[in-house]
Formats: sequence, C-alpha cells, structure tokens
Amino acid sequence: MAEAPAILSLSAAAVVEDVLRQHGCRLSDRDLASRRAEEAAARRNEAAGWLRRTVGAVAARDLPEEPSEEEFRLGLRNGQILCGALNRVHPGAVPKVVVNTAADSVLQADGAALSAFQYFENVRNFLVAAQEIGLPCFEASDLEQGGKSARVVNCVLALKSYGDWKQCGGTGPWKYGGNLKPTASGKSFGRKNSEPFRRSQSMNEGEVPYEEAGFNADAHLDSSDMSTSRPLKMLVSAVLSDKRPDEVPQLLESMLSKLVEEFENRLNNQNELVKAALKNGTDSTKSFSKSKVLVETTPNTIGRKMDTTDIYCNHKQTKKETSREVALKQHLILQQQSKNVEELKADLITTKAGMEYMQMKYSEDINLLGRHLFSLAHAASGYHKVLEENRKLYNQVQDLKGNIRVYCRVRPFLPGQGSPSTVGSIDEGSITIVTPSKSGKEGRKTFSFNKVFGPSATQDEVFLDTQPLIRSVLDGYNVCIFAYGQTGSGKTYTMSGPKNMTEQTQGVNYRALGDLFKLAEQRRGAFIYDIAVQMIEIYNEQVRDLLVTDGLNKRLEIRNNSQNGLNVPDASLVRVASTMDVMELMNVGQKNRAVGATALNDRSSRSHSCLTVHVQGRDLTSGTILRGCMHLVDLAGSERVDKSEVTGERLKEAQHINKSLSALGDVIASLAQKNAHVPYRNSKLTQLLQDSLGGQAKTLMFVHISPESDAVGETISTLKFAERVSTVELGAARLNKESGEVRELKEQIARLKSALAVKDSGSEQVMNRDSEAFNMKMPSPGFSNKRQGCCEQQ
Ligand SMILES: Nc1ncnc2c1ncn2[C@@H]1O[C@H](COP(=O)(O)OP(=O)(O)OP(=O)(O)O)[C@@H](O)[C@H]1O
Repeated sequence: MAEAPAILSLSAAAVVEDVLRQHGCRLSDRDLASRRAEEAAARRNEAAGWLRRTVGAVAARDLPEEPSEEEFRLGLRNGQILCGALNRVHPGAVPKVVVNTAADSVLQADGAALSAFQYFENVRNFLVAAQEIGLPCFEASDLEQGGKSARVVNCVLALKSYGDWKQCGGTGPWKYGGNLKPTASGKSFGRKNSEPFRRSQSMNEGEVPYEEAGFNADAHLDSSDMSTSRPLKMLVSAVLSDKRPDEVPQLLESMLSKLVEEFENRLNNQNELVKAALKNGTDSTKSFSKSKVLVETTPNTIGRKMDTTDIYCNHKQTKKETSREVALKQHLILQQQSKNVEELKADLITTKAGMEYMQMKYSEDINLLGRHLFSLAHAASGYHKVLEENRKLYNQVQDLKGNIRVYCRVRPFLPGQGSPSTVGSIDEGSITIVTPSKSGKEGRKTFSFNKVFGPSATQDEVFLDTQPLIRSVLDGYNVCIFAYGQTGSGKTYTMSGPKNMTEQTQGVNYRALGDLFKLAEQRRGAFIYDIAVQMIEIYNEQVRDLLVTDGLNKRLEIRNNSQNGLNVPDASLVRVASTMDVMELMNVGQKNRAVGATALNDRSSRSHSCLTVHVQGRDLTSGTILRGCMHLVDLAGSERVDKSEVTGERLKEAQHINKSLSALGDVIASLAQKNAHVPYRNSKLTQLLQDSLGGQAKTLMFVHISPESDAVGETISTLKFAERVSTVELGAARLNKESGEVRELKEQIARLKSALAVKDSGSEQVMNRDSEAFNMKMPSPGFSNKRQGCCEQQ
C-alpha cells in the first residue's frame, strides 16, 4: 500500500500522454503526426483488405481497397460487414444480422434516421460478440462522424488475428496483447475502449508491429519512458507551448476531464482484474504466469501494459508472499501445537501409568496393612486373653501365699532408751520374746508370722511384700493394710513415715499410691483408670470424715451394699491423679484427726484412721469394668487400759479401741478358719472394712512391737493377738494339701509364657505398650523371687 502513490504517479504521466494521443494533441514534433497518419492509413488498408477478402461485397457495395478514414467508417457503419466477418471467423457469433437491402441509406440524408436503429443493432451485437471473444472493442459512436476509426481498425485487425489463430487449429490459448481468450463463462480480461490494441503474438510474419506501424508510434516513447517517464510538467508545457493564452484554460479543462475519466476507467479495470484473479484462484495464477511470460517475451510491449501487469504482479506477489508467510507461520504454530499435544499425550500416558502403579502399590500396601492389622488384632486378642489368664493366675498365687498375711515389725530403741531388749531372736518368719519369770528365770516365747522385720529393717524392705498387692487392686481386688500395735510402737512410722520424711523413709501409704499411679499409667493403652480417695476416722465407734474442710465433723453412717459401691457414701470422695494429690489430702486428714496426749506417746492416736483408695478401671478392648479398693488403716494403740493409766474419757476411748480391735481379731480369725459366720457387725471398723475382708480380698497386717523390757507384757499380748489372726499355720497346711494344684499352675504359667513369647514376635508393638507384658516376657527379680519363695514354702 505504501507503494500506491508511486504507482499512481507513474500512471498519471502515462495517462496524460495517452489522453494527448487519443485527443490529437500534438507534441512538438509535427513530423511525427504525419508519420502517424501514414501508419494509421496502412493499418486501415490492411483491415479493409482483410474485410474485403473475408466478407466480400455487402449490399452491392464494397469497401475501397484503400479507404479514407471516412470511407472506412461509413463502410462499416451499418455493422453488416463487421457481423459478417465475425460470423465467418466464429460462426454463429452474431446469430441475427439485420440486412439493409436498400441502397445505403447512410449516404442518404433523409434515410439516415430510419436506418440508425438497425445499424445500432448490428454494431451492438458485433461488439457484444467481439467482447465475448476478447477482441479490443470500440464505441458505436466511433463509426459516427468524428469517431475514432483507429479503434475500429484495431478491432478488425484483432478479429483477423483471431481468425488466423482459428485457421491454425486453435490449439493453445488465443491471445493478443497479453489478453487471454475469454473463458467459457464469457468473462473478458480485455481492456475496454480505452485500452489500445496491442499486437497479437500470432501476428503474421512481415506484418508491421503495431507500435512500429504508426498510430501510436509515440508509444515507443511511452514504453521506453515508463520507468523514467517525463515529468508531467514537461508534458503539459509541451502541449501548451504553441497555444494562445485564451485557449489554455479551455484546453486544460478538457484535458483534466479526460484524465479523470481515464483514471476512473483504469482503476475500474484494475479492480476487475484483481477481483477476477481472486475468484479464479489457480486459473488466474496461471493466467498471471502466462501474462508474465508474454511480457518477458515481448520486450517492446507498451509500458502501460507493463505497468498494470507489474502492479498486478507485485500486488499478487506481495499478497502471495504474505499469504505464504502467514501460511508458514500457521504451519509452524500448528506443528508446535501438534508437538505440544503429542508431548501432553505422552505425559498423560506416563502420569496415567504412574497413577496406576501408585494405585496398585497403594492397594498392595493397604492389603498388607490389613493383613498386618488382622494379625495384630489377633495377637492383641490373644494378648488380652493371656493378660486375663495371667491376672487370674497372679492372684491365685497371691491367694496361695495367703489372703491374710501378718508381718511383725520391731521398732528400734528410741534415742534415750537403753537395753535390755525383750526380743531374744528374730529369723525370717518368727520372733522369740524373752519374758522374765517370777522366779527370775528367763522364759522365751516364739511367735511365727509371714515375716518378721527387725529394728534395722528399712521402709523399702517392709513395703516389698506389699507391692504385689497393689497390682491386685488394679486387677479389681480389694486390699486391706493394717498397722497394729501398742502406742508408740511405730504404726504411723510404718504407714506414713517419720515427721521429717525423706524419700527413703516414706511409708507404705506413699509407696503403695506411688506404685498404683505408676501401674495405672503403664496400662494406659489397655485400661483407663479413675482413682479417688476417702479418709475416714473411727473414734469412740463414731465414723467421721477426715477430708471435710468446713470444720463440721458430722457423724457418718456405714452402709454396706450402697448404690455407688461405697460403704460410707456420705464421706468426701476426692478424685486424685498423682501421689502428690493424695499426700495433700492425707495432710488435711491428719490435721482433722483427733489426737490426744497420753503418758506413753505424745502423738498417740486414740482413733482408727482409714485412707481408702477407690480404683475403677475400664478395659479398652473388652469394655470390662474392674473395681478395686485399698484400705490403708492406721489403728489406734492396742495397749491395755490398766497400763495406760487413763481414766474418764480416756478410759472410754480405750475401751472402744480395745473392743473394735477385738472385733477385728475375731473377724480375721473367722476368715482364717473359714468359719461360716464372720462377725463383721461387732464394730464400726469391721463394718467399714467388710467388703475388703474375706473372699478374694487380701489382708496385710503389720504388727508392731516395742523392744523395751518394761513393755514386754504388752508385746506378748500384741503378739498373741497377731498370732491368732495369722494364717501361717493354716496356710502352710493348706499349701501342703494343695501342692499338686500349685505344680499344675506352675506348668500352666510356663505354657502361657511360651505362648506369649510366640505372639510377641508378631505383635512387638502392641506388647511394648504395656510394660507389664514386657515384665511377663522378662520376669522381674521380685516377681520371680516371690514365685520361687512361694514354691519354696511348699
Ligand atoms: N522403725 C523405726 N525406726 C526409727 N524410728 C521409729 C521406727 N518406728 C517408730 N519410730 C519412732 O518411734 C516414735 C513412735 O512412733 P509412732 O508414732 O509411729 O508410733 P505409733 O505406734 O504410731 O504411736 P501412736 O499409737 O501413738 O500413734 C516416733 O518418734 C517414730 O519416729
């Protein structure tokens, strides 16, 4: 598009020259005009000669051999010769020719008007047919006076050329001046009347080329100047040089209107060419190529033709190149997109395969995990069965060791106290007391217990036998631990510890609770435990709550078989989560406890205190609820009334104490002897502990004695009480009797342990959750020793 102005500029000069030629405006070379006239006459004669030869005389008239321009025009005016010649060359081209049989009315002034329509009919039909063939046309008015006969000559000569081409066989496209023969559709590529005739390539040998022939001899100048066309200004100057000043405006006006008309025509032609070329696609491209060949092979072709062809060529070429570029780009984009699509497809396939592999692996893993879980569940189920079995066996062993166990502990001499001691000798299960006789001869009395702890026994050693029973509490069994003995014999020391307590001197209470929480924590994966405590005091056969904080120490009722399983339902029940919690509560209880000074011990308790720990455990696997409780009882002093030198209220207290201790002895003795009737209701103490005495409950009694010789009477009486409730003799007899069962149980334990070891290998993780299970696989020395001790006792 940027080139358009240049093209138009070149065309403008050429068009001016054309117009000057067509309108007879002479250039400065006047000789040129006469030469042109000669050349035009020669061409006219040629046309007339060919018409004469082709058509002959028409209406008894014939064209002169060398007609003047006027004669030529008048001879062809009625169109009969033209139509006849055309029909000869191309039969049927003009189907209907109006024949004027009369004398040439053209020459008659009066008849001219009458025949004009007929002339027009013929001429028009000729022009239509000629245009269809592709001949250069002229205007009907060119046959009138003042018309351009040269254009008629051109048309006739073109018809002649066409006729020659047909005579030669009509092979190949007929063309003249770069124009193709019209297509079947009748569309013409020929120029309109403004297009000067160009010599056909099929021009006969010897014929004078059109350009050289004369009429447009100045076209040579045109063609040679096409690329270096003279400036428009020079042309105009040349035209106007010999004109008078008064003629110039009119001449210029005429020239300009002609120029405008010419430009319009050429633009129209060019538009038609472009449109046709676009519509005909391949054909037009071929046509273009041929046209180009023609141009190349006819270097003398008129410049304007080259102009048009080149413009068309450039335009087409540019368009073609642009199209090619666009097509190339589109092709590249398409290729890239195809490549991307292929890559995406490949990625998709890879991803799909990856997903399928992942799915397969996932499925395999799930199956594997499922199988593993199944085996773990199976192992866990077996493990729980084993645990259950173990629990039963464990407590059976505790039973065999005796549900009632009595231990004797000898307090060391206190600071300021001197020997001799009443304790003659101590071995593991017996103590011998030296008793003075009236005759001065020493007597010795031996008492047997489950174990005897001498003055040097540590708190840890004393607790050792108690420890296994803590596990029984968590397994749902009840346990009672008593501290029995005369005032000042060390009951509180054993149960709680000294005033200034250290970790080593902690008593049974703290150690038992410490173990309880530790075991509960170890079983967290299998059980959930709720632990709560009550602290009760029995003073003068009255039950009081030691955990009250409001100072109202009201009397409480003991109700066995209460709904919530508590024998003293109205007493404070405080939930605890650690040993520390319990210690704080015990301090509260200790402060609330009734303490009275006596001659024997300034800390002497005149009441029984009972710390009860309630344990409720839920088996997470089976949902089973296990309930157990542990009573830690610090009994009041057991000394005889007459020795305590008390009277009045103190005497009353002592009597209640003795009565309740006696009732406790009766109950334990009844249980030990497996009597049908157990007198629980004889005291508040035995009523309170009813659920934890007898049956599968375990009872531990620590009997304390003082070593001082002046307390030997109390010591003997205490030991006699203790021996009465001791089941050692009875237990030993029963153990002997049941030795066969014990052996069988031992074998069962061994079998279970080996079975458990096998399951352990498949369920290591589950087993490791519970350190008890670990203990079962690798029995602790304590447990092992106990079992061995038990067997040894057999
Ligand atoms: N095994 C022991 N080792 C060292 N000191 C002890 C031992 N047993 C008791 N004692 C000390 O003996 C004194 C009396 O002990 P404790 O108060 O425990 O007797 P008790 O029987 O509880 O008396 P009460 O019946 O009056 O409460 C305390 O000072 C205590 O520290």
